[in-house]
Amino acid sequence: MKKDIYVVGAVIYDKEWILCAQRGQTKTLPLKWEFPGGKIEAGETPEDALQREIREEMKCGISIEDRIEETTHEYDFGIVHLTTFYCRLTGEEPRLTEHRTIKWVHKENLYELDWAPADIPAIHKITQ
Ligand SMILES: Nc1nc2c([nH]c(=O)n2[C@H]2C[C@H](O)[C@@H](COP(=O)(O)OP(=O)(O)OP(=O)(O)O)O2)c(=O)[nH]1
Repeated sequence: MKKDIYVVGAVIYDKEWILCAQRGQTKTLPLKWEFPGGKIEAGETPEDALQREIREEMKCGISIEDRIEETTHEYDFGIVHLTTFYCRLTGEEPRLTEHRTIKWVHKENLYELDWAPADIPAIHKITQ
């Protein structure tokens, strides 16, 4: 049986712009675009996990707003349950550490990126 992987993603926005992150070449889902975030650890709420992951990955703080979407996507390596939240930066500039690239993309142009498949329902919601 495939393992269930519980993941949170931060849709960090500033007006009409969304902060998008590209996975590294050597990771699972190489070079796919995703929302910064990661796996929820034992005992964490989704919000705790999101704050921790963003601090670890981009060295900045976020405030978490509404939940956008919860999706389940079956990959060859497991079943990802992805929950996304609208978030805002609290002041510090995001820094590039784990990702290949991070960039601000206008809402209207989100479909131009090659997203991790689990993210597509959230992209629909954000752009609708
Ligand atoms: N952070 C994040 N992960 C996503 C998204 N969409 C999606 O399918 N994923 C997948 C990729 C990973 O398999 C998993 C998140 O794991 P992670 O971010 O903690 O770990 P990782 O890159 O080190 O992953 P891995 O190499 O251990 O698989 O969820 C998304 O929008 N954001």
